[in-house]
Amino acid sequence: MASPQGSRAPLEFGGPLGAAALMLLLPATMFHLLLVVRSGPARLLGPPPYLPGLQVLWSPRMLLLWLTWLGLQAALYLLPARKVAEGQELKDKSRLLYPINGNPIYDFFLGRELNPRVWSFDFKYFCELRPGLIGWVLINLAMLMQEAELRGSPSLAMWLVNGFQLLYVGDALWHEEAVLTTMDITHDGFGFMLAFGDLAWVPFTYSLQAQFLLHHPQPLGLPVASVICLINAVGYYIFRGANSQKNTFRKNPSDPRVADLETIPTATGRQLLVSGWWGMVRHPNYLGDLIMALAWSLPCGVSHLLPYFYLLYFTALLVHREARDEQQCLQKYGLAWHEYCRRVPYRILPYIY
Ligand SMILES: NC(=O)C1=CN([C@@H]2O[C@H](COP(=O)(O)OP(=O)(O)OC[C@H]3O[C@@H](n4cnc5c(N)ncnc54)[C@H](OP(=O)(O)O)[C@@H]3O)[C@@H](O)[C@H]2O)C=CC1
Ligand SMILES: CC(C)=CCC[C@@H](C)[C@H]1CC=C2C3=C(CC[C@@]21C)[C@@]1(C)CC[C@H](O)C(C)(C)[C@@H]1CC3
Repeated sequence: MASPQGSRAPLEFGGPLGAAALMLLLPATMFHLLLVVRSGPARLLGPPPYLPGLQVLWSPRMLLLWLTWLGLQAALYLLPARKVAEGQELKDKSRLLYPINGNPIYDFFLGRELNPRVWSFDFKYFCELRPGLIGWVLINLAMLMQEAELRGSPSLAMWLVNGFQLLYVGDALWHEEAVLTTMDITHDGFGFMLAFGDLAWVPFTYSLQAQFLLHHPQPLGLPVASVICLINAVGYYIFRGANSQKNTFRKNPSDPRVADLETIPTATGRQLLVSGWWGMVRHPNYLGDLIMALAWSLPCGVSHLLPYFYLLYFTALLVHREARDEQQCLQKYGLAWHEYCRRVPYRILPYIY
């Protein structure tokens, strides 16, 4: 967003250099992970065990399968029988125009079109949930079925990982409307980051634990499994509770479920919650999400670092995302946000960060 003096807003992700580096690093990282997870040593920090030839990597049949999957999801997305929810309005009812800063690499990475649509087909909204997230649980299911074929039945660890991540995706689809209040929909353009993130990064790296368990079976006793289920339940409780509380408040501050919460008025007319989940830390939903990320890795044991890649990546993503959101909220709310930070000093982890 341009500042009042008209000067260009500071570039995120390290500007063009950071964007270019990420566009090389992310596909390479995903490729490395998919090679290493199939190898015996499964060493996250080691070199990939081998580099497959082009004849292995290029498969017209797989391309056709992927395009068919995308087409199926697009057809289901266009089904007439669906609820239409309004997106977030901007403060003065209009839509800000982002200055095209004449920087192709950065624009290509972050995207400049906030709502890329062809007729009613919203590419960003479609990609955010459907092909990637549903693809993720389908890959998990394929791993579970392949383990059953290989070993007679799926391991308890594979059941846990499948169950936890099915809950997460099912929750996202059940609360589909809540996506409209996420940063991706309200602030980020649809560029390489979200297109690659939604369509490749989510299905193929988020299913890493299930892929790891297929190639590296892990023993898991019931007592430990019960503790891991409890950890995931706590994470989900915080994640869902915080997101629902904020979304309910944003939709209707007078809703009985949130009406008695303490708030801070802002110059925009919107209020900030300062009690309940959002009085504990400034991003309680991230805390719940990170606790679940830990629960997804634990069934893979502690013999390898690879299954914890998601937790490490996700921590970095949410810490960076939280910093971006802070900047946006500071611009939106000014002194009210300073007051919120004074009263709720921790960002994600109570008394730590
Ligand atoms: N699995 C994954 O890969 C990822 C998952 N996520 C998850 O997505 C969910 C959404 O996260 P994200 O999109 O980052 O945005 P959030 O849901 O955290 O929303 C941030 C916005 O909420 C509003 N807000 C912040 N504090 C308050 C407050 N005290 N009172 C009222 N409103 C407030 C502000 O917007 P405004 O005031 O304008 O309404 C702010 O910009 C999270 O649960 C996160 O864990 C996110 C990224 C990746
Ligand atoms: C490093 C890299 C490729 C970055 C791209 C990040 C994206 C993978 C994520 C950015 C925000 C996301 C959200 C979800 C999935 C991952 C991406 C796209 C999300 C749809 C997962 C399910 C949740 O319930 C959610 C709907 C809250 C969430 C929204 C943000």
